[in-house]
Amino acid sequence: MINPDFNLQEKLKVITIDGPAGSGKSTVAKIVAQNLGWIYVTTGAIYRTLALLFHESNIKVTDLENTERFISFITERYRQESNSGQVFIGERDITNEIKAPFVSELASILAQEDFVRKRLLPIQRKVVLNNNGAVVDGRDMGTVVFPDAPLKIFLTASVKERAERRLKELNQSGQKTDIKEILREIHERDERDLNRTFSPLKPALDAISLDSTKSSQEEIAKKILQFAVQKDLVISQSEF
Ligand SMILES: Nc1ncnc2c1ncn2[C@@H]1O[C@H](COP(=O)(O)OP(=O)(O)O)[C@@H](O)[C@H]1O
Ligand SMILES: Nc1ccn([C@H]2C[C@H](O)[C@@H](COP(=O)(O)OP(=O)(O)O)O2)c(=O)n1
Repeated sequence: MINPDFNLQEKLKVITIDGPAGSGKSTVAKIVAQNLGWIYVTTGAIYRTLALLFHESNIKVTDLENTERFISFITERYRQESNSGQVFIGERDITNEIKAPFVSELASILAQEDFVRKRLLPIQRKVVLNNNGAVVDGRDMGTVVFPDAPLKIFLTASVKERAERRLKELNQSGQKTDIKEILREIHERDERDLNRTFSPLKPALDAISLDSTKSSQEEIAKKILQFAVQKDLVISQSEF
């Protein structure tokens, strides 16, 4: 297992991990952050929280006048716990609710709006920059939110593999669905995330691409930690 001691150097301490749904971003980001003693932030949870607020208020996503109200609410009350990965809005734990497939879909629809993206940008930067080192995952971390990050990863996996991972995850949490439905959902979301006009999912020019289809989460995390050492972001005191 990876467990080096690290000395931190004076650099922007942000590692970005972008990629499509189910490529393993948040799992790997968590492992890397734990090894570095940094925080881990999954920015999709912020888009998902906005989607949940729209859904619960019965307001159509086309009614963007309400977006401002919801975003102010998120700015004041949103909280992500790095160690547990739990997400709160005020005192309410919404970690499981925001994982529902209909929330994923609504989040990716809202994420197409330039206004939404611009308003959520400072929230994402603030969460990270108030801390001493962060591993962040999302769709535009390396291209838009942290263009100066010293290490950027673009993580992919085949559609089949991503769908199978999601199916397993949903089955484990007791949600009934089938592989066809998940494949449809992943295709639709990929299509929206890749082809939207504003901040589409794409690797930053200086990103390193990794394919997790045939690699375990530990193997991918280990590679990222090795890149962090190569980039002088951290100093490894032992072998990986
Ligand atoms: N390399 C991997 N091999 C197998 N399963 C993985 C791997 N990485 C992540 N997973 C599993 O796949 C599912 C989706 O991973 P997740 O990190 O949530 O992806 P993302 O954040 O990119 O949507 C989770 O159940 C996770 O445990
Ligand atoms: N930085 C981000 C993060 C998420 N989004 C949008 C697009 C995604 O389809 C949804 C949900 O993202 P999330 O990372 O939680 O989704 P997955 O865990 O990869 O399935 O939010 C985004 O546009 N930009």
